[in-house]
Amino acid sequence: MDSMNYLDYVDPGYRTKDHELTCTYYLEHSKDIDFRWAAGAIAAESSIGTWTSLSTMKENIKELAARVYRLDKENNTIKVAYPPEVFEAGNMPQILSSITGNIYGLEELRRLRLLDVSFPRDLTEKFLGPNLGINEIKNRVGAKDRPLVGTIVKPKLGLNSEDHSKVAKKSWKNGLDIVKDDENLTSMQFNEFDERVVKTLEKKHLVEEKTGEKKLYFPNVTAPVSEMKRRADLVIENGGKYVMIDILTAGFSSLQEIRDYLEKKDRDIGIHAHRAQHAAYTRLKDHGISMLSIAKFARLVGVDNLHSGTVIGKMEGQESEVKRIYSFLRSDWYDKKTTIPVASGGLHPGLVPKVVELLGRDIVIQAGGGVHGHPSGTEAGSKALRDAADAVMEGISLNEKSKKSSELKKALNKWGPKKSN
Ligand SMILES: O=C(O)[C@H](O)COP(=O)(O)O
Ligand SMILES: [Mg+2]
Repeated sequence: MDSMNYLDYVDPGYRTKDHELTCTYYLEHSKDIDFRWAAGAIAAESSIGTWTSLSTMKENIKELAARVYRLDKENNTIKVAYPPEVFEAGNMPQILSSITGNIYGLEELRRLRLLDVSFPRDLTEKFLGPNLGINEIKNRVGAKDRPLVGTIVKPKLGLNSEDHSKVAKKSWKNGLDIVKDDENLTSMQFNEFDERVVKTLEKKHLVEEKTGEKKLYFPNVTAPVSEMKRRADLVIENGGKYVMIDILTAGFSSLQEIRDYLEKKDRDIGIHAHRAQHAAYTRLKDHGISMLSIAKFARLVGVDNLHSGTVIGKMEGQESEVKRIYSFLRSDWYDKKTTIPVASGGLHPGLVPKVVELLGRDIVIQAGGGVHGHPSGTEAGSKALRDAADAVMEGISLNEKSKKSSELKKALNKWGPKKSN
């Protein structure tokens, strides 16, 4: 009864409606396939269609078809509009199974990249979004106008819980706002989660008492979801105010579960999101899923901090793309709070002015090697990083600042304004 083929999903004159979700895709199709046909295949497979006509198709179902409403052959991009009925509100995995699902394996395509996605208001409503918002995060450490500064305890694996907590203490004591676990540090034989969290939070409270400053610790709770909840409980019981999750390896279902769990359990808790594995989706510019799209999924579900690129650190990241992600995370977006973008990976004190120039002040600057690789150790490295941030606030150069900061001077001598071993 149905004669719908891929071309029926292409309608360049179609005007999108406010309640539709729209996606921009980059695509390269196989040689023997027409661009329009390939575009239609994407709209079909990601909504109601398949490779052949169906005896079970009905007229009212055809109304649920996604439509390709723009075709730009020159730039190999298309725009697709989806009626909201094809999505389960509040179910991020289902949304991803549609717009980033089967279509990547279609034989008609050689490459496919989700460049951007635009959510209609209705579809955002069942997601909680971030709990804290940038202002609250900055207030928590009393950083009004300056970027937050933090460190990742290094070596990333190997320290025992006692040594980990001592490194954390030294970092906080010398001016850093944040200490976080690394992405692959969870509960290890040599450093068990519970012991680490108890000891490190104890040290945090000691430093807070001594300095009168508020500090943050992001323990990495990443694990199967029931264990993640237990770990989050332990953090809360010990006075912690944040958990860290590797959102892509843990998956959006677990992230949603944890976000909902914390909402009910304790409205004070923030989520720091590490994006380990993102480059498997984002790195090839003609394939995968853009980091901007991932940032939208993450903010919608509700992360407070998100690793979003540095432009100049150890990880690849094009300036224009990174800037777009930062500006999205800080923008007004329906009723959702903002997410603070985190610059992390290959940074050191010498790069702080450039990071701020590129990405602004409403950010977290994190350095692991750039703190614990300081020639005089963690204390000096922490102070050097904080001094570099303060220099930017004071409007003076790092060289000027280093006249009164031997720690910064040594950091600049080791790393200069560039990266080196
Ligand atoms: O997870 C991160 O962002 C990294 O641990 C950063 O480490 P680095 O500052 O030593 O590159
Ligand atoms: Mg890391």
